[in-house]
Amino acid sequence: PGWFSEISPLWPGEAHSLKVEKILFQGKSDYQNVLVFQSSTYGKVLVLDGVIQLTERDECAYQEMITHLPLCSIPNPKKVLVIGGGDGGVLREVSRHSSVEQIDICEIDKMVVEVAKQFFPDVAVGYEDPRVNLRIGDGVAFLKNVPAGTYDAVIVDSSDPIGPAQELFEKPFFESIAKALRPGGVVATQAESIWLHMHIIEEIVANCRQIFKGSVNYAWTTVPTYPSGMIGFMLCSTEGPAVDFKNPINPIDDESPVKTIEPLKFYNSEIHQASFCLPSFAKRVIETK
Ligand SMILES: NCCCN[C@H]1CC[C@H](NCCCN)CC1
Repeated sequence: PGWFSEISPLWPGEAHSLKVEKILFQGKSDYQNVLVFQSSTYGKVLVLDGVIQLTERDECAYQEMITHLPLCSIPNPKKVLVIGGGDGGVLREVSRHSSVEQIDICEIDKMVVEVAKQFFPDVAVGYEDPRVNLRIGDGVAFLKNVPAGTYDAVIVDSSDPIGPAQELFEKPFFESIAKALRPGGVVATQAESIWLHMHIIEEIVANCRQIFKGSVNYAWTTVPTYPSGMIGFMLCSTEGPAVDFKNPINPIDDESPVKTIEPLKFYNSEIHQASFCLPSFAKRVIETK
């Protein structure tokens, strides 16, 4: 019955719209407004505080890339931490890596988990993996209690720096991630759009270069239903065994104990390598002189 338009001060003067067939859920959690609707051409859509988080049709591009860019860059990841990602999509992708023994996830908003399980079963299927441990809480506080060197990989699947995820873009949080990672450990974070947020990205890159003494790279993927049609990721590693994010060394065996997950729809080793190629206006800012 009409159109949903994603209007936000984070992307002034533009708005992506999706045709709405039916509103399926509307609620207010302790942290944000939660909306689920059936769209005409992108399947079901999850919206938090008016911002599109995922659609059934294109979520694969984001979940697969934010997960496999880091995990395919190190040999035998065993312990993985997901901050955010309450919809379960990143968990589904981590579960494809048979070397992984422990998947911890810290999501602040339990309504996101419940809504994902109810309306997005093919995304929330990640919770069925027996290696998953869910903690409902603030990722900033969670990381403060993690012993140094615990994780091989951390994935920060956050919303945008307005609202609950604000602190996940700040320096102290990145420092707590570096401490929680083993030497040569890797982190992937949601890092906005080069078309919309070059200034935010510039600041994030500067912070990452100070904190992560291994590699610091920016990669990107196309997500039609995110503003500007793309989203980027910071890929960083701590000092220790060198990590070359641009050349995947750890192929996905694409099997998961969760028998019902579908084969990869987006990620492959060529698009892994291609995702680090940047247009000149972004290269100038992101890559050291
Ligand atoms: N697991 C899927 C969660 C996706 N996280 C974010 C949702 C908000 C979205 N805004 C894009 C704003 C323009 N860069 C970025 C990804």
